[in-house]
Amino acid sequence: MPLRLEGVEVSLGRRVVLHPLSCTIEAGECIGIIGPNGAGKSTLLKAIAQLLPYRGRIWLGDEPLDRLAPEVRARHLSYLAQADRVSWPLAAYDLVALGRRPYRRGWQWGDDGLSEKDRKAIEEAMRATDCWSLRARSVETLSGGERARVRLARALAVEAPVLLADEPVAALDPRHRLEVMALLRAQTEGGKAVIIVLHDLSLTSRFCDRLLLLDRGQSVGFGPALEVLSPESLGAVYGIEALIGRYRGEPYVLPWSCHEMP
Ligand SMILES: Nc1ncnc2c1ncn2[C@@H]1O[C@H](COP(=O)(O)OP(=O)(O)OP(=O)(O)O)[C@@H](O)[C@H]1O
Repeated sequence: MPLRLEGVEVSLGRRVVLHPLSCTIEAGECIGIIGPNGAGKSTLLKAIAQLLPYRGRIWLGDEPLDRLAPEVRARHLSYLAQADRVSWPLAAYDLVALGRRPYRRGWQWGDDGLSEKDRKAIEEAMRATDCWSLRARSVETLSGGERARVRLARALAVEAPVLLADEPVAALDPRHRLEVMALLRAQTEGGKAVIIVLHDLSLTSRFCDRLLLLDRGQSVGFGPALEVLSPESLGAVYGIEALIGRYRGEPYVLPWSCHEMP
């Protein structure tokens, strides 16, 4: 189902932190949201996830998202937050199982409430993110990267048609970064829309179909990576120069030097 944003605008306190934004994200597309610190990337993702009040309208297919019943919305949107705080000793498996909460009907004491389908989705998500071997470990005892993979597994276990991920690879080593980006991209093959907030310009350029470049709450580019990330836009938005090219046919953007501050 396509996701359509129509004049989406967010104010926090007295400030407009996201100016009216309209765009359509097709089913089966992987979109990278990029931009400097404070540009409004997480704000936009939270607005799509219905976690912030916004003006305008967001449509999933023919339905305005804010009109969907919460339990229906929870099955349609999966959101992986940027924050990485886990404050209680929960087994990794149980954290991932929370991703199946939107499907649960009843619950009785002593019953984990998981169906066979739930267990399959949990195991698949944990194996795909290379954390099945961590399933019995308390999430408090995991390293930052291990915990990030468990949290991503929770988001994948929802099996929602729209997956929103805020900096899903920030804590990961290079190999796991590549694996997780390939995994997120692979989600689109079944028709999911995947929207990822990322700072790594090479990973976004390579794995996302289109990039949305935000600067001070405004959209300043939306399209294929090498159209959006030109030497001019990198200079104007980030104040940097970068090596831009293709390797084995795929784009990369490697930040290289900072412009002199005026
Ligand atoms: N509760 C709030 N009240 C007022 N301003 C806020 C609030 N939350 C965020 N902001 C401001 O909104 C702007 C956008 O924040 P947001 O977190 O969306 O940026 P971002 O692009 O995700 O940044 P980063 O790359 O640093 O994570 C920032 O200037 C931030 O200071």
